[in-house]
Amino acid sequence: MSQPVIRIATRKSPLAMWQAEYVKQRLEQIHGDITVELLPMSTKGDVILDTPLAKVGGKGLFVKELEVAMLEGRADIAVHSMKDVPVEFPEGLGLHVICEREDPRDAFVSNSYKSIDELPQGAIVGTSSLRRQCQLRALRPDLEIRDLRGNVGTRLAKLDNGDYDAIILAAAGLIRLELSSRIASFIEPEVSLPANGQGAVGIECRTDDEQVKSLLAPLEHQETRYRVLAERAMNTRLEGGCQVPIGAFAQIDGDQLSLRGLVGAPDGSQIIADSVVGNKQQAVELGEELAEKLLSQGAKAILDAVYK
Ligand SMILES: NCc1[nH]cc(CCC(=O)O)c1CC(=O)O
Repeated sequence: MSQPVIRIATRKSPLAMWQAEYVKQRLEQIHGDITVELLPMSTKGDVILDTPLAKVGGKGLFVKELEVAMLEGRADIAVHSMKDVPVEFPEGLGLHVICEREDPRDAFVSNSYKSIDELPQGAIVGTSSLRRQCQLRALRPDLEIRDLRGNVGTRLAKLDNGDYDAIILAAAGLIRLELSSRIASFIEPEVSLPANGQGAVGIECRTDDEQVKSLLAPLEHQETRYRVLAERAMNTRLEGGCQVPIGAFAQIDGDQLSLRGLVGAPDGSQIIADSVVGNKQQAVELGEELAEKLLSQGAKAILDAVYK
């Protein structure tokens, strides 16, 4: 039989390329006799990176072209940051593997200050995430939050340019790009909850492609899957889209999964936070249960106001 070939459709951003390269290397390590090729593509989302995403249709823009390539048989898999993966998949495609999670925390990045606590009154912090903004504002109402877009390198360049006193990024992206020396400090989940799925990479492929699915299977990481399933289930039940003031973070201890979640007003004036604990086998149910708890405490009104 001929040697199997897997073609990875990927965006061209450095982080996307790193993640595709990571999956390529792992596949080659595990299956000596395999050829893995990268198919870098430009997506609509990359072309309009400077437009506020909420206005142009959201993160789905980054995956559409990759999905079309898989459906047309030009590529076999796509590698995604789990926090950017929409809830629904096109017919014929599914997220079949979740890899081991990198550090899920947010990182505080600054050339002048070591932590949020050290920031002087009225300091300017860059982030375009409503989740980061609302938790930061609740903690430090004096800070001025300014929009910050672009890929990781662009964001760091804007900080270095003096546009901000500090910026907040996902630690995982910096670590993967060997930029962890830029992390002034990690923001603990107790201070600011990460986004659902942050730090985890998932692999999408054709649902009926049994050969590819069995080649991918060894990359699956059970514990990460339970955690991300719980976090995503919470978001799904809250009908959280991609640009939402929602944080979710699951941890596992033995068979026990604990999940914390919050919904906040973007200006930080209101934050609803709660948690649930249960068996990890019930990850999805736990996520839904936590969403119900948050909804019963008023999360719906906050989210409706954001989507309006
Ligand atoms: N929204 C963009 C995005 N998608 C995934 C990551 C980082 C890596 C990850 O969370 O796995 C980032 C950058 C950031 O938020 O700083």
